[in-house]
Amino acid sequence: MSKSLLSIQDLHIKIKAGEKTKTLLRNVNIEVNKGEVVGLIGESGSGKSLTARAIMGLLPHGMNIHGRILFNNSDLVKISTEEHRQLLGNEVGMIFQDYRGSFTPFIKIGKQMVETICTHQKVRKKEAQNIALQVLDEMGLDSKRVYQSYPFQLSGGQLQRASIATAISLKPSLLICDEMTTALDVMNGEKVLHYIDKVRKETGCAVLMITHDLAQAYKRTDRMYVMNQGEIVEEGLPEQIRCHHQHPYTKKLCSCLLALPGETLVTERVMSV
Ligand SMILES: Nc1ncnc2c1ncn2[C@@H]1O[C@H](COP(=O)(O)OP(=O)(O)OP(=O)(O)O)[C@@H](O)[C@H]1O
Repeated sequence: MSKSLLSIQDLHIKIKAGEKTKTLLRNVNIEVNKGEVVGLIGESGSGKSLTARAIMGLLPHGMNIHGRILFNNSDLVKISTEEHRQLLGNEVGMIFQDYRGSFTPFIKIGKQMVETICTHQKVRKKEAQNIALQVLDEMGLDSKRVYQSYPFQLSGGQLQRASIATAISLKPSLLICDEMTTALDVMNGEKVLHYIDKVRKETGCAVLMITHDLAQAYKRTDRMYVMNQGEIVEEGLPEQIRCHHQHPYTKKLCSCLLALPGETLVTERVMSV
C-alpha cells in the first residue's frame, strides 16, 4: 500500500499583473505521507498560504495553476469545484490563519458545528451535538457556553479554538494548519498543538503545518520544507535543517533562532571559526 497521501509535483502559480504575468509559486514539490507531520516554513510572502489554498481549491480569482496535486492519487488541479467541496471536510481539513472567516456571524457556534458535522458525516443531530461538545471541551473551552454563543460573543483565541475543534471533529486524513496558533497566547497555543498531536496519534491523520515558528517546526514535525520567494529551497529532517542546512536562506532563517542551552548551532560555529 502506498505511503503517499499528498504529492505536490512541479506546481506553478501565476497571476496577470497588467500586461505582464507574475509567477508567485515556481516548481514546488512537496510530499506528505500518511500519518506524518510535515512543516512548511518560510518568511511572510514566501508562498506558504498559496500552496495551502491550491490544495484546497481556494485560489483567488485570476490565478493560473500548473502542475499536479495528487491526493490519494486523484489530481486536485483537475477536479471540479463540487468534487473539491466534497473533499474539504471529509478528507482534508484546513485551519486558517484568519479564523474570523470560519463562522457566519449571526448563527450560534454550536448550530454551525452541528450543521458541518451532519453535512460531512453520516450521524444524527443528537450525535453531532455530542461530538461538537466533546471537541470543544478537548480544546479547553467552556463547551456549553461556546456552543450557545454567537461568534462576536467570543474572544479571538476562543473563536480560533472553536474553528480548530470544527475541523478536527470531521476526522480528516489530512489537516492543513496555516499559522493556526497566531491568535493564541503561548499556553493556549501549546494546548492546541498538544491536542492536534493527540488527535493525530488516535486517528493516524497527517498534518501539514505551515508556520513562521522555526522552534515549533523543529519540535513538532517529522520533515520540513523551507520556502523562499515561491520556491522550495531546502527539505529534510528537522535536525538536518537545523544543523546541516545548505541553502543561504535557510542559514539566515536558522540564525534567527537562539541556541538551546548547552548546544551550539552550526551557523554560530561557522561564524566563530
Ligand atoms: N490575491 C492575490 N493577488 C496577488 N498576489 C497575491 C495574492 N495572494 C497572495 N499573493 C502574493 O503571493 C505571494 C505569496 O503569498 P502567501 O500568502 O502565500 O505568502 P505566505 O508565505 O503565506 O505569507 P504569510 O506568512 O504572511 O501569510 C506574495 O508575494 C503575495 O503578495
